[in-house]
Amino acid sequence: MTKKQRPVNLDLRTIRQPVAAISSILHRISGVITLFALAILLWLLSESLASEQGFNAVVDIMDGFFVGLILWGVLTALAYHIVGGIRHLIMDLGYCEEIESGAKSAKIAFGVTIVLSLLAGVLVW
Ligand code: HEM
Repeated sequence: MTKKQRPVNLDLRTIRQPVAAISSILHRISGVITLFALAILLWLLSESLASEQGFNAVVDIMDGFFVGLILWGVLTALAYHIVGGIRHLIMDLGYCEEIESGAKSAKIAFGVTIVLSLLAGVLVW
């Protein structure tokens, strides 16, 4: 019996990922970002509703450029998670499951997210 000496490469950094795989990884990352961001945003909302001083403190926090940048990033992550989520649900219904259509829907999801991200930028600034 001959032992097969096939090359094995499990280093994800050196494997060229297909667009659908990148889309899937980004969907997971955007879900985790949304989860943490939601906790902070809910805390800010409750502070702003608690008292006038709390409201003014939150307005001061939100006025900062870097906070705006973070908020824009969070809105972009949320937009991607929703668009990617809808793509996942469409695939769960049995559509766009083939390699080519899956890659195409991943690219469409990226495109829609870029547009939503630009709109989020207009909203924040
Ligand atoms: C507060 C809002 C949300 C949070 C914090 C959140 C968070 C997450 C997280 C952490 C995951 C797990 C990702 C993984 O393990 O791959 C996930 C998966 C998922 N989310 Fe969300 N999500 C939110 C809203 C939404 C919305 C609005 C949609 C609808 C489009 C959606 C659709 C999905 C789908 C379909 C999956 C499963 C993806 C898969 O099968 O790999 N999510 N979400």
